[in-house]
Amino acid sequence: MNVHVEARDVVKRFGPTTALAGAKIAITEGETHALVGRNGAGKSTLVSILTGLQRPDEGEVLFAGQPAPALADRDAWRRRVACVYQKSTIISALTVAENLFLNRQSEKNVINWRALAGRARELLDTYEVDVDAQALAGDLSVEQRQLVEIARALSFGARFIILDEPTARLDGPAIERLFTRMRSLREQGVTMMYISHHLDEVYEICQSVTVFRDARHVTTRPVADLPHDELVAAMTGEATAVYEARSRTPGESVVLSGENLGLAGRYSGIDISVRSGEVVGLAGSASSGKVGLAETLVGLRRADTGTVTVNGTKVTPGDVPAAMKAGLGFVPEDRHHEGFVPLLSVGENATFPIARKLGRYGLISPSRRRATAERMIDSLDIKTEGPDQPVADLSGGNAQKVVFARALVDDPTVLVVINPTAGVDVKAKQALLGAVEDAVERGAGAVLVSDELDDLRICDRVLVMFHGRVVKDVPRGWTDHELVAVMEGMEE
Ligand SMILES: Nc1ncnc2c1ncn2[C@@H]1O[C@H](COP(=O)(O)OP(=O)(O)OP(=O)(O)O)[C@@H](O)[C@H]1O
Repeated sequence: MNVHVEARDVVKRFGPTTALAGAKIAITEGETHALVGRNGAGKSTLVSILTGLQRPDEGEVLFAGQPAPALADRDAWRRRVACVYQKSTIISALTVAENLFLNRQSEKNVINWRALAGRARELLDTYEVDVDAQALAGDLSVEQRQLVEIARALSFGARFIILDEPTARLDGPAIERLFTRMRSLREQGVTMMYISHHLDEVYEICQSVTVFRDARHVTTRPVADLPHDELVAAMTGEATAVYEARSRTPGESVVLSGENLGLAGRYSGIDISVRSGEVVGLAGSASSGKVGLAETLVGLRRADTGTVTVNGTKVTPGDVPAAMKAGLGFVPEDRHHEGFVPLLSVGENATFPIARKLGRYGLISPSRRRATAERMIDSLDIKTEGPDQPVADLSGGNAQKVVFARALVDDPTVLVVINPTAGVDVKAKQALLGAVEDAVERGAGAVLVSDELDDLRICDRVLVMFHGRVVKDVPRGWTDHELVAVMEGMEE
């Protein structure tokens, strides 16, 4: 069988960090090939090299046995490869049609908008994408944006598509639809590289898998020949046991409550109360309102009705600092906007909430700040050169751990975490879930919003939301099937 895409002996350095140290991958024509590895293993760096965004320091990239085009020849790259990133590259302020033909309008100098809309509709029809060509891209769902990106890639003639954590922001039914589409692309001969921290997805959709560890290639195998525990061992370099959720008895005092909360178009009539020593899960599909509710509890959104009480203090609606002052720590869904300041260091980001506590008169002692940051780096296993490195230089999963560190650093009495394990590797996931359980054992109360059933297993009870209402309060001991049925509105 022909090798469609190959990277050989690739070395890529960023200052003192070696992101790829002689790494390689060979992807057979027409297969869906997974690339997996721990956070910081070098996956995104390889993607940037395979898409011509960065030049390797050493090594080469080949498409169908031919050397890759020059970096400046963007059109040649677009004809060979496209990448659907977790964070969309679609421009929100433009229409779908404009996004599809961005950079191509110059074909005849003058832009004929009517013709462009017609061609966009044709293109969307060809690739069976049910989206209005005239719609503003900003109004599309995450799923629709991905479909537009895939159609755009194929329309350039690319027969190789990289999907970089495409399911990170999709709910269960949307993931199934994406997989159906991937299967049909494969039947049409499209070659795909699939990056995910969800190993069950790798087994479901891929034929082969390549594992990177510490910037190097470890193994490439057909997925059918590689048992799950061996795959995890290849990624981590050691045998890793499955995470066991701990049992505990929640206390009596209520540390977080929301009464009669309502927000037009998102949720209504919500009463929620979380006790000290208790983890309450929030589950539901993308339209359930669970994220909006959690964002209201932390003050990122202002509800139309109702009140939020943190640790006995009725907090001003929509006021994050007030909620934090009352003892709240949180991990937001959109870590890029609300989670960290990219140009500040790991240490500054991680210790931000305690800045006011670390020194007298609001002055921060650099050595204490550093020591706290180093402790966080160590306990959450953050791969970084040290507390002074800007978060912008970290891999996606390691940046997520910094956001998590910030939520925990102040010993909060209330923790609200939204999809805290999104983008983190299988071993780091365990460290993060363990950190939530540790905080709860110290007496905190936690709200855990997650699309991951495995995360929700640490909850003492799970509130399932459907169309903006809590439809069921499910105690520990549920099966996947039971919880999914309630989430999809099939059972109350
Ligand atoms: N622009 C950069 N400057 C400095 N270091 C960088 C830069 N880009 C990546 N790195 C470093 O290179 C290493 C590999 O990062 P990369 O993003 O490729 O990892 P990854 O496998 O994609 O991780 P994740 O699963 O967390 O997304 C990391 O140690 C990262 O900090």
